[in-house]
Amino acid sequence: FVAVPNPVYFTSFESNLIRERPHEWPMLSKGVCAHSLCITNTDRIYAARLHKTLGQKLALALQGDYKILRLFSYLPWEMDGSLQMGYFVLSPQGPSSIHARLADILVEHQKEIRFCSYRRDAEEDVQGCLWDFNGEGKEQEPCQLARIEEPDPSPLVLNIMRSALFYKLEDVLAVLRQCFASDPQVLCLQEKMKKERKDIDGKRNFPVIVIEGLDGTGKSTLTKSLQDALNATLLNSPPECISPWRKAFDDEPSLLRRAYYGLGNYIVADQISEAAQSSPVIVDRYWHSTAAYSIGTEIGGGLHNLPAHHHEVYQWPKDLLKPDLVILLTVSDEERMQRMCKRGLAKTVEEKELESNSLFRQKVEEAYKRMERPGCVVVDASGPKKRVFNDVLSIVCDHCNIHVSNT
Ligand SMILES: Nc1ncnc2c1ncn2[C@@H]1O[C@H](COP(=O)(O)OP(=O)(O)OP(=O)(O)O)[C@@H](O)[C@H]1O
Ligand SMILES: Cc1cn([C@H]2C[C@H](O)[C@@H](COP(=O)(O)O)O2)c(=O)[nH]c1=O
Repeated sequence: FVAVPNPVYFTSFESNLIRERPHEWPMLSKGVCAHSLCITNTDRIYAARLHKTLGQKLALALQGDYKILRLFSYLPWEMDGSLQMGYFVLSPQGPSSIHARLADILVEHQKEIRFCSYRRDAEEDVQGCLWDFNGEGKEQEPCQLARIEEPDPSPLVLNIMRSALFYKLEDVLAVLRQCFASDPQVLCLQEKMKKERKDIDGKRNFPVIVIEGLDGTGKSTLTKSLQDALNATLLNSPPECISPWRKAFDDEPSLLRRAYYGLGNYIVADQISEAAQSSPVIVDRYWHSTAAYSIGTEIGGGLHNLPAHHHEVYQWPKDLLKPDLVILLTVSDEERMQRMCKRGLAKTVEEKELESNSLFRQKVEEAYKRMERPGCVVVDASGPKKRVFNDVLSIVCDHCNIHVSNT
């Protein structure tokens, strides 16, 4: 897979529209042809799983010079109901070998994948052809394609709101119910969540402080020191009780991984609610992590593609307990990498991505900074542990009106 480039939007167009010139199709430079595979099955969990499997199959079948990009297809007048996921494959050596390489995949999934080819015609304009797999694969009539501006709302943002981030416990549970209908442990947990949710706006005796940041910024180190200094309860997201499932969810498509982290936040919320009656509470990652990593993953290209400040993607879910203070730790990339190497634990999908993709890192950190109500107080955590601790403790004490001796 190629590092996610800036999105390109195109449509089939009517002949009376002004044609875009060929140089405005950067991915279809001379000699390159392209194909798209779009998943038409409307069951979003089935589609998400097929999308993941298809990606793995394409990566295996198309080793070498091929480039595999993420693709969304939609009807502009009904984007929400029509959004479909897929892949766009660039073949620098022309179309000849790709059909043979993809034959098995296309035959196996012919009822749930729409396959199209793209190439330049004699005038260098771009044409797209839908393929018909009734019997032997055949190209249908070509149509002219044109680049268009990014639509508003962008399908990438719509996809975040619909399938990558959950703004209600009910939505998390709906996904888990459908995926694990026969798993008694998951079902039991869901029932418990529905029945036993604490009052999220209930009065708390002590403050709740969340520590956020990219992997390796020093959250665990700091939260332990804060726990000691404040005589606080320390909680982690995802919580201990669902951590045995983490590996299994990590192997699932992002729709399910996000539902898992979403569930984790609601369980942690209940733990916070209880603990904050008798001590201050420090939380190592919470909603802001779930949201920032999800937004960073789903938005292609550079920082400028992130939804604008104050967009609804950055808002806190109405049914999730809010902390009193959120601290965001930031360190330079070099320092963070050094700390990660020193630590050397098993890595999640997101951690591997963070390591290899600098744009992803920047987008996740920027998304953290854009979160609202509550927003993050940014702390430069590149100094020695003692200094970071003192800086954060002083912010916590000021903000939460706590007095600690011996700092
Ligand atoms: N201020 C600091 N200066 C130098 N090293 C630090 C500092 N803070 C933490 N470290 C070291 O960096 C490594 C990563 O720290 P830590 O595990 O606390 O990060 P983290 O943010 O919790 O990571 P993750 O999110 O991946 O769990 C550890 O080896 C830790 O001892
Ligand atoms: C809680 C949470 C975590 N993640 C991802 C982000 C990190 O790369 C990994 C590791 O987390 P940990 O602090 O080492 O446990 O998990 C995420 O994407 N969404 C979340 O809500």
